[in-house]
Amino acid sequence: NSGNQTPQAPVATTTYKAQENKNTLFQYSTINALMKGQFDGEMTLGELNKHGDTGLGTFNGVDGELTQLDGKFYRYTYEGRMVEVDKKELTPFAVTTKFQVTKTARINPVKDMTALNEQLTKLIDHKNNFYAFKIHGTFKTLKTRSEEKQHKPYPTLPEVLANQSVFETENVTGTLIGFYTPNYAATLNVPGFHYHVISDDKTKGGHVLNISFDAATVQIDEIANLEVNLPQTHEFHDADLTTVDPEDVHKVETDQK
Ligand SMILES: C[C@H](O)[C@](C)(O)C(=O)O
Ligand SMILES: [Zn+2]
Repeated sequence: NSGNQTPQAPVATTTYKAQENKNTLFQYSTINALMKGQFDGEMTLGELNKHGDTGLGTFNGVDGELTQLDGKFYRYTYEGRMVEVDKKELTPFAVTTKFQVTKTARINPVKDMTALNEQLTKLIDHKNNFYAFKIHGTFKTLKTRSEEKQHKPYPTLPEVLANQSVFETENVTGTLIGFYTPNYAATLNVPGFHYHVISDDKTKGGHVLNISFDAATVQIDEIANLEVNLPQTHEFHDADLTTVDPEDVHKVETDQK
């Protein structure tokens, strides 16, 4: 060694665990925008379908409840009819994921949604991740809602849902689709749990207000990536999305007896 060689620069030895969880929650627009009456989106269901096969949301004008199962879209109407919808339809707010089971678990009999949320919370390994759930079973009781198509000038979501239609049925066999959003993301998506449901015979469903069932198996999809596609409408650009109280979101998303 001639002694005049420059010392080797230290080679970076830092290695970090590659992002193993590629599961992504894709959403169009935000819950705050929907709460403020942003009811016209520009995303077609066909486009949404590229980002996921399992999801929920609504349609432009808040024209009923959107449930996506196995890559197909269904509307549960204000009148309580379930219809498959064309992928050209538009959504102002929807959430979807390419459902990947990261864990399955048996859950005990559930007497109401609070009990369901408690059981699923125990199955959440990382409270700051997002999760999607699928439960196929026979629901002893099922309480769901839908809402009527709105026309401009749009009211706010709470004003629409003050006149929601509510349906109570029993012994419904179908699939419950749920998402869990950490509270820190409450301006983007419904904080905590949000469920829509569709019966196997595609006649019943909607946004779940309450539910009970005997033991069931839940498929869990732990999600470590979030993609938010922001509407590029001038209404969205101009909206003030900072004045929504998460408590008001909670009120419209749950069963206010
Ligand atoms: C309005 C609809 O019920 C939606 C978007 O699923 C929700 O706000 O829960
Ligand atoms: Zn909903």
